[in-house]
Amino acid sequence: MTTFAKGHGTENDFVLLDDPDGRLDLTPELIRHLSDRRAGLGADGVIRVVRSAAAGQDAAGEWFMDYWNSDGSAAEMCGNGSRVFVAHLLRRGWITLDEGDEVLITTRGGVMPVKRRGDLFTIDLGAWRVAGGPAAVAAGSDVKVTFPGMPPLPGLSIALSNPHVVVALPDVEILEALDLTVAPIVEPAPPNGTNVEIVVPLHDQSVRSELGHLKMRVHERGSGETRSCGTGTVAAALAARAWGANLAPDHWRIDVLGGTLYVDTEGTASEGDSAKLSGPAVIVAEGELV
Ligand SMILES: N[C@@H](CCC[C@H](N)C(=O)O)C(=O)O
Repeated sequence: MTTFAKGHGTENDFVLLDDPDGRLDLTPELIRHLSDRRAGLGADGVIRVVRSAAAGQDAAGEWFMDYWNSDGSAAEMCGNGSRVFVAHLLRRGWITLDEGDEVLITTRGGVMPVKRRGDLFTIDLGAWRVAGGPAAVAAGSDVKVTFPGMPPLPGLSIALSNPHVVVALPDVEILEALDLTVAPIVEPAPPNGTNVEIVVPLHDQSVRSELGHLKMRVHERGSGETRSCGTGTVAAALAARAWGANLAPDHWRIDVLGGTLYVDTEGTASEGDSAKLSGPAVIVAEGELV
């Protein structure tokens, strides 16, 4: 019998499958079936909850977040999923986490620390870089992104543990009208595909503010448009920080369709060793697969 929980982080939703000892045969077919919003449980992704040692993973983090997109493809990392993963481990009693303490979790993108303060979880995603380096920061872009019915727009590629391309739009009306029912075309095509974030700055960019503010939509690799993408909000903040040069803040509020996330950055305009994502995690149901 496999038990599961259903949870979400700013409405980016997941099925969490309990598999502490690594016995589950998790196939792409099962992932697609569970993610199906009519024939299955419905989710943007599936997370197998397994001890790192049982999954043959780096044991520095006791638990491995085995993340899969709804189309059955594996991903290196999921920012929203990491908070829901830790909330689930706490609920199961598989870890304890005092206020302000951190737990290390293993992901395909590396071992990362997660802290909890009340209902808010913070993960440090670690090293990041503007994929095209200082030259891309200077140019403001390194790829072209085409949405249905629109001319190509400049995009900036951000390498976190997973790949992202960020596009800026001038106003919220254009953002809301954007057709994300099909994947945007990115040229040159990233070798492993990419998540695409589209942002509109909402803060005054003509002065240095303490807190940057973006509105964002996202088309996720392997899942289509979702109501939030945690790593995507971090990529969006890093791109906006690169575009804003010395007027850009290190701290960001990002409004997504499913709520609000916060990002704390550090480093140069093109690379750094830390990028922190903070937001809520909600477990809504538990059950067992039949
Ligand atoms: N929604 C996630 C990202 C999930 C993985 C992504 N679709 C990929 O393939 O890289 C998040 O909150 O970061």
